[in-house]
Amino acid sequence: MPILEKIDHEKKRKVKRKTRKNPSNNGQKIIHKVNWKDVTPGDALSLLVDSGEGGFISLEEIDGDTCWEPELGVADDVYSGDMDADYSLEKPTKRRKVNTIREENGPFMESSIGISDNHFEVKDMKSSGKKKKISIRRKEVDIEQFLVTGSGGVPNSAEGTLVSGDGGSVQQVTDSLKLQESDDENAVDLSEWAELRLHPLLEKSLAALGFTEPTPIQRACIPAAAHQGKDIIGAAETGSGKTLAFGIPILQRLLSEQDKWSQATDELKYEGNTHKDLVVKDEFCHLRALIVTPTRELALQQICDHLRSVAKFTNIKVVSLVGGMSTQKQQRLLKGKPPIIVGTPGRLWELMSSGESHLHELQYLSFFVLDEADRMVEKGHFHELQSIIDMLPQSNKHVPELLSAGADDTLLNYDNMRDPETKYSTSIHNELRVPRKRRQTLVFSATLSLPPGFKKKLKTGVRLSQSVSGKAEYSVAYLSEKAGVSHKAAVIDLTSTAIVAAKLEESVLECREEEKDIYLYYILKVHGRGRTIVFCTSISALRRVSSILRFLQVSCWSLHAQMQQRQRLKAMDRFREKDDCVLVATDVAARGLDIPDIRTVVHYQLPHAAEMYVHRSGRTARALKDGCSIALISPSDKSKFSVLCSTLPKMKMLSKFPVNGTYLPAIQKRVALALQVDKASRRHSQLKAKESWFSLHAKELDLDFEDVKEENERENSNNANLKSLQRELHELLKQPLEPNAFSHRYITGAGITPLVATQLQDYASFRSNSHAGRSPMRGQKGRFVVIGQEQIEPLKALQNSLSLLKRPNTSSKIVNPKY
Ligand SMILES: Nc1ncnc2c1ncn2[C@@H]1O[C@H](COP(=O)(O)OP(=O)(O)OP(=O)(O)O)[C@@H](O)[C@H]1O
Repeated sequence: MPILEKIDHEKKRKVKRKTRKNPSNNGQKIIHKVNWKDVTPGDALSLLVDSGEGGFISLEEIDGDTCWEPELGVADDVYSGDMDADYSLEKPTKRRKVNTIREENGPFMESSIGISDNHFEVKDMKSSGKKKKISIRRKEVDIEQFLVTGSGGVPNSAEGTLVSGDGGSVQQVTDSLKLQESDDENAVDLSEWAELRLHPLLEKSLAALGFTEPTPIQRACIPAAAHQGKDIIGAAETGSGKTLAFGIPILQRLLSEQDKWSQATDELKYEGNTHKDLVVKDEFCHLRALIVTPTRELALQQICDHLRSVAKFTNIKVVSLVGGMSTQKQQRLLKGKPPIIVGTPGRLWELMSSGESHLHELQYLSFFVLDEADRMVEKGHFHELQSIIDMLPQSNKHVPELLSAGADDTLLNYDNMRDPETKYSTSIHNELRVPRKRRQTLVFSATLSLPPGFKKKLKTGVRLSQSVSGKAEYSVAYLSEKAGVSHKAAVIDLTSTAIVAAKLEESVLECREEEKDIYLYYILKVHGRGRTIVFCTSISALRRVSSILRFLQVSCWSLHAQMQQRQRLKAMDRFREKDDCVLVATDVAARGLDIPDIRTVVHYQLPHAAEMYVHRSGRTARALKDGCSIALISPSDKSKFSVLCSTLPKMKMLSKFPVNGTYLPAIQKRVALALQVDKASRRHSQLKAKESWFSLHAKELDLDFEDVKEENERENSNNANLKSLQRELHELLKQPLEPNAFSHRYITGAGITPLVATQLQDYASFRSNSHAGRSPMRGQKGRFVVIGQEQIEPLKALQNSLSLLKRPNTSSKIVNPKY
């Protein structure tokens, strides 16, 4: 928290004047938002330097020049900037100038394009060598092509070259060149992907996404699924990249088939070439991959978006079919015959059973994917999923040995298919010598347990016994069997005993039930940096929590199953847009929700099942990043907690989230007031509803005028009470959140950053020098500046407290033995 001291008003004015000179300098924003206090720091301060005990900031003099303001967002009374990125006292490095070509130069300013571009490149070549040379050549080619197209070609993103077009302007070309410059600057080394032998268009999109290497599950699944044609039963921790572990093999297979078809038809050289068109159309206008996933958010925002971003340089369309969205629109999309469909079982089955022809051409299906398979057997999904599976052509399930070999050249026996069109297609296949592979089934989950002898059972066709298939832990095995997974399937289980991501720090915070709001606000206000998801089990709790947070001016959004799909998507989009924002959600958001940089997950209410705890926590620490989860545990959570402990023994050993008690009185005051406002506001809504009912029906029902008047008076007094409470809360929130025992001697206990440590060191040495009569600052314009202690995010607070505990002579326990 910012603790700022001793600044006289004249100096403050100086700062104001200086900062005003530089409009890009936002220092004044911070300086004037802060409540300055006169405190004289004591010499004891020097003891704190590097002690790791906490933060203490002193400010002696502010100088406009040294106080260059990093771009911090000031949220109310706390700093919300990113320390690592923004607290540097260096001025920002100037952005390199990129030569631009003004529109008025006209579309044929050849030399300006060449000169400006080359000039830029030559400069760059000196600094970064070979890679840049390659990029120069590429640019020169592009520019030449631009000149050839003449009329203002625009870059074709699919090919990475310029094609003619009539709407393109020089500005567009310039923009594209600028884009390339930035691409080149971040040239991505894809050598780690080389062994996976991916199609160049996929490599291109991986480079654009900045994915330098496959994740372990991708490394294991892609060769087996994409090159050996195997079925996969795959499991890996949350956020480990499972979507692309099945997405890349699908795209790879479709792209390489497209290439083979193209090559084969070219070789045949039919006269008039109509045959080629027919075949290619026939082959690529069918449903080739059907991906089924349990939730709408997963289908829309994780899988569909993800596949589209990897397929962006190809012509392969990906369409999502989920409930809550317009059926008519989805039917229109199906008319475009997308080869890849991602859907939830309910809407998929609704469209299938309504006779959508594209969804009936399942004989062309090359991939059937079940994502988050363990959840599919839950109530509400299974019936439809079963019906979808029943629609799949049977031929795949008992393919003769030869055909199920899974090798690249495996041909599917089409004779047992009734569709004459398919036979026609098969004959073309033979004619063109393009082998058609069997359908592959890919089943993915974050958790996996297979019953003993499962693979043997698949081979012999012996069904899982009812006692086994009914068990929740064997749901993936059960579904795999139902979906017709081959006995040659590769079972890739990368789940560790921890199941959650390695870089996830889990913790618990014990409190009473009625204190949960206080601790939640503590986490969000004292630490909360970056995106946070707060999980509630019930919608009523979610509503209460979000309402209180809003009254406390915490930027937050809600997500639960009773919201309309449109609202759900809007909430997610808003949540994504802001770096420092809270999503209060029920378990609809627990699975598969992939929002970048969620820093913290708070379990406000514990989930009923361990699996859900794992998925909730897995919303952070994704894609090899780190993150923190905090479970608020009250005595009433005892039974749920013991369920979690029985499945996840590590729960008993989780670290305690550190709480700095000095903030609690101030936090408590705010939360108590917010609760009162919330209560009064609910009452207000109730009275309002009642009042309008009264005034509507008073005459009709012959109600006493006095009753109506009384009701109005009650409403008015409640309204006045609500307004006064709101004012009071508003005033309170304007104050900085200070620790109870705030004085120059106190430390926050939340840890200090390297910058603050250095500044404290400077300060200590300054003081000791000036005591010795040698002021090092004499004659200097500004001495030194400390803005305040950074708000540190929960993960760092937790890590700091753990590192303190690791020190010798520390007696605090990490374990959580209470429950
Ligand atoms: N090779 C890669 N390199 C870097 N990031 C990647 C890579 N592959 C995927 N990602 C990113 O990792 C994040 C998590 O991926 P994904 O959603 O596929 O995980 P998941 O295992 O399906 O998670 P969950 O089980 O929670 O659904 C995504 O944001 C994705 O963009």
